[in-house]
Amino acid sequence: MAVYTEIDDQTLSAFIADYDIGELVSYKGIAEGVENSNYLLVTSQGPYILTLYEKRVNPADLPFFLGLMNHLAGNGLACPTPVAARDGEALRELCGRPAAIVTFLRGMWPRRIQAHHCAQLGTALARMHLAGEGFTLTRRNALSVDGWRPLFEAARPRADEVMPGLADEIARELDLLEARWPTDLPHGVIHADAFPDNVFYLNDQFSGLIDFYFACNDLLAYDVAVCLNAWCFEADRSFNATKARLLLASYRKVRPFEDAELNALPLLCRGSAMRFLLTRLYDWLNTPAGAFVKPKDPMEYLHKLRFHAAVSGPGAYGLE
Ligand SMILES: Nc1ncnc2c1ncn2[C@@H]1O[C@H](COP(=O)(O)OP(=O)(O)OP(=O)(O)O)[C@@H](O)[C@H]1O
Ligand SMILES: N[C@@H](CCO)C(=O)O
Repeated sequence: MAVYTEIDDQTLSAFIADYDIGELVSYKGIAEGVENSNYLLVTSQGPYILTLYEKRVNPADLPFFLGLMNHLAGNGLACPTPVAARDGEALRELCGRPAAIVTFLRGMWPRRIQAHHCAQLGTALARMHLAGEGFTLTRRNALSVDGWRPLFEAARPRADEVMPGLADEIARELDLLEARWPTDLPHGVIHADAFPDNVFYLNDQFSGLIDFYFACNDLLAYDVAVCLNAWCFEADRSFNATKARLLLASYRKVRPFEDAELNALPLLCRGSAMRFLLTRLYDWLNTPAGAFVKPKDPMEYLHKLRFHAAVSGPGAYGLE
């Protein structure tokens, strides 16, 4: 369960007294999520989410993340909004950690992904890309092509423990991705981790995006590639071209793709598969047995990478 920092009720009540959000009625730790400690707070005014930012979040990035949620919500995107305390600050400190309260978003993430979820995701992602325009803070994507080799080098000596030959296969792919990675496509603010557990639906209707803690400035089509990987493969590892077609078609109704973006999709999907393969591999090799959070399977992303490496063009994603 992802509650790394325990809070007692007196400390929490004192913390909340600095806000205009009513009095604490109850609170409980949220088991989901792996990066930060999250609490559901119920006050006399309703539910809120309290997040204590743990070690993997760089405190210097927090003004970007919180400012972005404000900017996106202000431009009509359904997402949590940081709540400022009476001193006007949303970013505060609790139990020695940076902490923020954000508004509660109704809905649930889809446990069984259906085609209509993908269609609605495409619309929401494109709206997010448009809503991000004009946001003045910037954050480099530390997990884009420049960040992959250091992660690989850290995992390389033990990569073959996961699968014989894995280190060589990643090395070959990485050479290719570094040589061919595009730089001249439309860019802007991307979510960069819009996996199903970060997208909420209420009565089968999209109700909002959460978890902007990987958001950054990068190629917009790369965000689409992340989603194709995270939403359009089935449990038997097959690619569902219908889901991909719906995701892409609804995205392109809101923010049309340039030809260059379309043509780059197989490479961007390959790169996004590499990103999650490497972060998962690193975690797999560095999470102590019996740890609190179970690491995610890196091999899932090796299979996705192989799929994209074998496609002959963007037509593989259900496009005409
Ligand atoms: N604003 C919100 N409204 C409602 N529920 C939320 C909100 N923010 C977070 N949650 C709940 O907390 C859970 C964990 O949140 P989140 O995904 O941000 O965790 P994390 O540890 O920061 O990230 P990660 O998913 O990268 O591990 C979500 O699955 C959801 O149940
Ligand atoms: N979405 C990531 C986890 C970190 O947010 C993964 O599935 O590997």
